[in-house]
Amino acid sequence: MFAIPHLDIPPLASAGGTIRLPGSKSISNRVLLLAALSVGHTDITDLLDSDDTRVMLKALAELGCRIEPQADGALRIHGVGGALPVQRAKLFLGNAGTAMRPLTASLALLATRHGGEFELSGIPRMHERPIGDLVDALRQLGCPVTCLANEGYPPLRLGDGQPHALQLEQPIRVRGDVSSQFLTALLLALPLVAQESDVAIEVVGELISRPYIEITLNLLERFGVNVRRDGWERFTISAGSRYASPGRIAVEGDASSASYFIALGALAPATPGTDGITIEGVGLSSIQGDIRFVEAARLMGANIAGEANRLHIRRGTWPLKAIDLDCNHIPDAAMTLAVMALYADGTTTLSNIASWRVKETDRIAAMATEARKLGASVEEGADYIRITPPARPQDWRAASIHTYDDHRVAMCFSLAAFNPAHLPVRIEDPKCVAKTFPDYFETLFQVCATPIENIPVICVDGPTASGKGTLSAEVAEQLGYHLLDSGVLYRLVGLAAEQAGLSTAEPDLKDPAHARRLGELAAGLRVRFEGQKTLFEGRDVTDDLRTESAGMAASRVSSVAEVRQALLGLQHAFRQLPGLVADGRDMGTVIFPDARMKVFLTASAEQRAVRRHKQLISKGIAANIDGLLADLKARDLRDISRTHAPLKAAEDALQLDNSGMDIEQSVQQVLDWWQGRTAFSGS
Ligand SMILES: Nc1ncnc2c1ncn2[C@@H]1O[C@H](COP(=O)(O)OP(=O)(O)OP(=O)(O)O)[C@@H](O)[C@H]1O
Ligand SMILES: Nc1ccn([C@@H]2O[C@H](COP(=O)(O)O)[C@@H](O)[C@H]2O)c(=O)n1
Repeated sequence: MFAIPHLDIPPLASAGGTIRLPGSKSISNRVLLLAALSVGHTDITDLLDSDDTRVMLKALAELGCRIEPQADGALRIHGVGGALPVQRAKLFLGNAGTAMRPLTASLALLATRHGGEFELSGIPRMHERPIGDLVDALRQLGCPVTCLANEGYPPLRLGDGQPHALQLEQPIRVRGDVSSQFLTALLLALPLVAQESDVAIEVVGELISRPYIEITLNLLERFGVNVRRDGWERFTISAGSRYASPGRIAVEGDASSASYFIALGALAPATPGTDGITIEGVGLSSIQGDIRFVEAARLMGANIAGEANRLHIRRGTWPLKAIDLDCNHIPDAAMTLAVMALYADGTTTLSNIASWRVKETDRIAAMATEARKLGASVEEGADYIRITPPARPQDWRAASIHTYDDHRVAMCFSLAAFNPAHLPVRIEDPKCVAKTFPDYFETLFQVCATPIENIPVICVDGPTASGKGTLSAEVAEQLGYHLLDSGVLYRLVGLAAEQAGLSTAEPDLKDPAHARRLGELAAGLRVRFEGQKTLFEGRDVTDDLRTESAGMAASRVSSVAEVRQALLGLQHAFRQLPGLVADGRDMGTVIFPDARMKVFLTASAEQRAVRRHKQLISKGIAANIDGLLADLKARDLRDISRTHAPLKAAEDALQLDNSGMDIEQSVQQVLDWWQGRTAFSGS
């Protein structure tokens, strides 16, 4: 996940490949609650691991439900069978509507029947999301429900610690025209108390987002509860209902998350050698309403083939066709249509989307504001949005997209990186995608391609112990870029030579046959990088490589042209989306001469010796400053004076002498320089 202030997505050109989606949020949180309320245990597979499911899991654990990860990856939920092991709790539910609403209903009923008391709260935005219609319905049932701040909004207190009789004889009336989640919450909760007689729910107003109710009904059935449905106005839960675990249940991939990749396949040319985008884990037999996004995407021109559990998407009509669509049936996925509209041949109108205004943010306002930043003309109304794309490529703007702590805004606007002006897009607070799709951007980058020159590289070259590695790692971390520590590759060649019994003594390196053998050794290095670790032939050699003798051996083998040539491809392969920070001696001069920014980092030899001394001592390695100073001067001299790719500043490098700076200041200087070179320097 990109837990950084902003992520700059370079202009993207094509897409292709297969992705497997994370589990559906709607199904995951419903299944978790149903499993917790059932008799027996349930093993759940393919559960979404995200902020919202973590919130639900934490709440269930605090309510006394036992949760055990299984060896096969399933999560075992031991159901409490409608009992109340914990009578009082304060639950924090973040911004997870799929936890807040169903838990409100279930806990209100259980607290009323058994004499419990619960407080449910969330982040400030959750306290602005209306829940009054559900509160009204629960009060009709005789549940003591108190809104602790503003009437009709969380935080809530459920129950008053005393048991009360529930009034189940009359149909419970609930509004269906603001959010279908209130009805879902009641449908999930009422089987807990429908023992003696049937319990009916009557929907007031036109029920919106019906497909979400279908998911609820489908899952209730899987957990042994049948609900009679009369149209979309009346639902009856039979007397004697009781949740029973299905034993094992798989969560299908999230259809709303699929929408970004369906749109991607529709608007991006297929990467040569691929056949467009294939999505696994969700398909045409999905029980999720957002699967109907497929129809909407087809209307806009997407070429989509589907199977039960898989979708295959290619660009069809281009530009996409503008549409005028009632999106009430796909409220979440419809946001993706708003971004597809930026690539359409006219004005697209998405209507009947009033519910967007009470989601994670006011989504109509958010989509309009951010689309305008890109150069689109947007009209918004109480329940619609109308988008006209920028008229010409030159009318597009490089925009820094504000994401309003809304995962869908972030994911939608990433697709603006396919703009015809080839401008990058900045996504602010990219970690907000953790709500439903923590690895969204990683997945996107896996299947997207762009000409190599579009992938930015920052080179950091300089003498040993100047702080290149430290600085590069921090800059890469803050930008979400990949990191190439090229010195490690030369250190590995030194180590591999030692293991193979090949001399790295300077006189031997002059022998052409010996040099060739070292080159072959370098070409066949079996190395893997796992986070901070370097694995050589399966063995963790991270610490072995950091010794001074490994550095000296590296310095010697690095003067061999065959070795340098052999490591070329490996280094180039690090240039991947969204960008690279490369640290070494010849990054800016030889390996990435087209790098967007080059820094030549220096510090006085004495300073560097002191730093290296501290570094070694802190790792428990004995060292002496005079010896280190002599070694680093010898290493620098060899690196500077060798024939092949000597250490020197590239002509266009920015010089940074950090002798008088601490690490933070050096990093900030480089980040400031970088910001000045991005398309967002005014942001
Ligand atoms: N600006 C700085 N101020 C003080 N100490 C620093 C600074 N930058 C780096 N250091 C410290 O100096 C030591 C050497 O830094 P680092 O290993 O990053 O250097 P390097 O240039 O990558 O060395 P090499 O080329 O040998 O790999 C580290 O302990 C690091 O914490
Ligand atoms: N691009 C590079 C990087 C390193 N070297 C040589 O490897 C030695 C070890 O590098 P460290 O950065 O890990 O200290 C270094 O002294 C260089 O001789 C290189 O040639 N080119």
